Amino acid sequence: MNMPHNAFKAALNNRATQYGIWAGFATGYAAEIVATTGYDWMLIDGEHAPNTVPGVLAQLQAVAPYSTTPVVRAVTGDANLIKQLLDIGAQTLMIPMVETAEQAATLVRAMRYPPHGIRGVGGGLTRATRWDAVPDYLNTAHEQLCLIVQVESRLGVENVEAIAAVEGVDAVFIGPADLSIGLGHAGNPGHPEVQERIQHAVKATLAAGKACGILAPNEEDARRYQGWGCQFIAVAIDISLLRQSATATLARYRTPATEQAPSRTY
Ligand SMILES: O=C(O)C(=O)C[C@H](O)[C@@H](O)CO
Repeated sequence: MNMPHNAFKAALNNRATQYGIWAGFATGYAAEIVATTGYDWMLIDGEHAPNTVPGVLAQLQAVAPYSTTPVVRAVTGDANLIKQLLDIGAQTLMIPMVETAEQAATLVRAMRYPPHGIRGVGGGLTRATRWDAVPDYLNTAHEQLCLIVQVESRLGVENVEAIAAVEGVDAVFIGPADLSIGLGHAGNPGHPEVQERIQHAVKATLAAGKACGILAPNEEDARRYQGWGCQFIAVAIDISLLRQSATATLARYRTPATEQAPSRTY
């Protein structure tokens, strides 16, 4: 069989905007529901959702029949975890809190086989190779693998030109929540200083010829970031959608006086 095509990576290269959704329920069943809704990509969050490697595998299998491309966020950039995630068939990885070009280059090496990197060979044991059904996986895997590094700290933004320029980094994803708290503006990604740093990171990433993405569940934010050049934007978080919808539904039956304000989206 052919190597599975990474439609997300191909779309980034085509410079078309990709709308994504954060998937935080950590089950294949919920991930499959999300995948039926038509987003271009979905983020299976191994950083802040209670995901294990077998749990991520179940979600990859659940969403495989759909056009929504899974992006897996690892909890760290540990090379052994990256190896496991690639072996279960994740093709696009997002790694949080990348702050230097050296860190980014180490991640690239973790994604590649020798002599270009340090990835170990799982061969016929792995879903990545479809248990050896994909011919020449070792020499061609890199063509369909996609590395997204998250820039979400003061230092990361200071180094973003160098990070984005690393060969093998396909895209930079800005984390507004971590960036804003790191800059001393907890819970306020709209603060002018945070916005200036975000715009700087977007410009630097695009200048390096790489794609830039961001999380923006608020529509006004999403459209502004799109205008700045972000090509992949997570415009929704499944957990927030459920909670907002459940809260609003109940509110229609309660007296207004007993209502609480809707929760923040992130
Ligand atoms: O800093 C950010 O913003 C992110 O990295 C995304 C958050 O981790 C996300 O989980 C908030 O809901």
